[in-house]
Amino acid sequence: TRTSRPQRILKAVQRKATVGDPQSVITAIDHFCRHREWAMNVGDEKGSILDSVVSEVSPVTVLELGTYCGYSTVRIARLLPPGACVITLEFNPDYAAIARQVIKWSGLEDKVQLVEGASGDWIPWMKEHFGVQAFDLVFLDHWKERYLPDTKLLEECGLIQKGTVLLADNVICPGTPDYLEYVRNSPRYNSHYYRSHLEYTKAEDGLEKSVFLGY
Ligand SMILES: Nc1ncnc2c1ncn2CCCCCNC(=O)c1cc(-c2ccc(F)cc2)cc(O)c1O
Ligand SMILES: [Mg+2]
Repeated sequence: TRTSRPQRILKAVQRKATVGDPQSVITAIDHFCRHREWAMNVGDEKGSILDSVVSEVSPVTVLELGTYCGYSTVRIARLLPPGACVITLEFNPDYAAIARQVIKWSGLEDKVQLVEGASGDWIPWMKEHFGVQAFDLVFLDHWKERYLPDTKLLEECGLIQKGTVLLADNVICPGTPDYLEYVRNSPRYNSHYYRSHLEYTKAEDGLEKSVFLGY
């Protein structure tokens, strides 16, 4: 059978990017997805906003929900200081297999823990299994209807503490209305919308940054 889109993205990385050079991996994926085949990476425009938030927060522990091919995992990990790491959860085993190879090609495997499974199943085990106290930054980019329930689950598990930053992709397209309503109306979050575009298109989309203010 034909190769899958993630397999074609990995091929583009292996053809065009330099091993150990994260920026070349990012550039190769963006070029492929802009000129060959669209894919649901956060992309270069929203990716620059992601970069600025990561740099501003300079997190020690990051949680990413939804790895896909590892594009945003590489964007985040390349900005982390030694000793910091990103735990990324991916539900789809085929996506996870490709992401592992993309992350390895970028040379950032020491800063990344890729976990296969559903966010709702894994979040309650994070403290015990990874020795995480709380996350400094959470990047939400998985099933859009899971953003709100998983945020509430993270709160209940004590994985979100005063100062934790939530950054959510696709709050306009495909859209996460219940999540937006929650973080924008809750007295416990300070929210800001970064207007941008759906990756590789002219359609509106954006990132919502929400800082937890504590109880
Ligand atoms: N750990 C976990 N737990 C639960 N679900 C999990 C998971 N890990 C993965 N998944 C399963 C998520 C599957 C991918 C989620 N992302 C998306 O669905 C997504 C879709 C678009 C899109 C926009 C316009 C269109 F016309 C079409 C598609 C753009 C994006 O930037 C997107 O991130
Ligand atoms: Mg997305």
